[in-house]
Amino acid sequence: MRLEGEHRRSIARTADGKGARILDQRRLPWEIVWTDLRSAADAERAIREMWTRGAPLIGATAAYGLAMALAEDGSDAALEAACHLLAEARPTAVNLRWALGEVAKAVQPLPPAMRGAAAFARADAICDEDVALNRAIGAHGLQLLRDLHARNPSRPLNILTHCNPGWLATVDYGTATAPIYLAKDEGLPVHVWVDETRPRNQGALLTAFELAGHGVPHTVIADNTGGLLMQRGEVDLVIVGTDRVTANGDVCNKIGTYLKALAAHDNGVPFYVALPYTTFDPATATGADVPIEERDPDELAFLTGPAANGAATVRVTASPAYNPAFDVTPARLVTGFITERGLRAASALAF
Ligand SMILES: CSC[C@@H](O)[C@@H](O)C(=O)COP(=O)(O)O
Repeated sequence: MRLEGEHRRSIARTADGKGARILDQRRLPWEIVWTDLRSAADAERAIREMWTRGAPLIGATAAYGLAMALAEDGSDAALEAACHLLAEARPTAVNLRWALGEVAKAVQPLPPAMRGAAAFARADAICDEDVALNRAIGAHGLQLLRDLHARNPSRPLNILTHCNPGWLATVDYGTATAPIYLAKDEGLPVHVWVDETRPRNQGALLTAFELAGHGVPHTVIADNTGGLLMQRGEVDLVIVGTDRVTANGDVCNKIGTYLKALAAHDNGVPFYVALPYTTFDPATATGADVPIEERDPDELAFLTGPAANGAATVRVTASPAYNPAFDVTPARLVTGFITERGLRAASALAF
């Protein structure tokens, strides 16, 4: 990602190698604040309170959290306790449990004294792999964007996205944004409709920030605007990321994704989901079996933004609120999946 003139990853080891440095996403786009995580408890809190977020990135953060725990105490008991703590931080994105499983597998055959270093090495490798996966997703998605643009070359390709499936949700490049960044880099004219993504506004705050940083033309829209734009022919395709795709191709993603898929289906707009194999959960049969995170209703009832003397928080409803954070888009509404291995139909999604 391009940030303050430098290419940086969303997560990296601290200079002393003993912790992980993350961007505090609660402060973006108003402030760029890097925070050091020094323990599994720090990592768990950063995930739970969404200082860091997005399916692949919370997996990477959890992997480093487990490494920090094992560097302190490499016993089986410590491994089990840290895995349990971190796995409970957020329930929906399967990458979190996948990453913990990968680190656990790497360290289990080793004596306790060697586990910390081995866990850090596996966490580093998870990050490197995530970058490579997203670049591959980008390359396959780019071909799709080229093909769609060729159908109507006289105007920019209009892409709608929801939530933040970008480098702030991954280690770098993003999943759904990777093809967009590559398209921009090769001069393909693209314009992105960015769903604001209430209640936490990951679209308006994070995706818009990223796209601006990469020079991608974009416009923030209210979550309810996409349907109208699709009826008017102003959306050429939808690309979203995902927190978990189940064995049958159902897609769990940020609340509101399902409504975009319904509108896309009704208007003949292609609806694509970008994911790496780390987000595929063949062990879960259908979307109905995925735990849907319910977050604090205050995320809906209050809004926070910059003010003269720091930040201001205002209440936006006087009524009780309900805040499920994800929904499930049935496989039948998905035109295709953009994976590191190429485009796939829901019926043929395998890694
Ligand atoms: C590669 S990102 C895919 C998803 O993780 C993203 O769209 C999303 O829903 C993130 O939700 P969040 O609650 O912000 O962690």
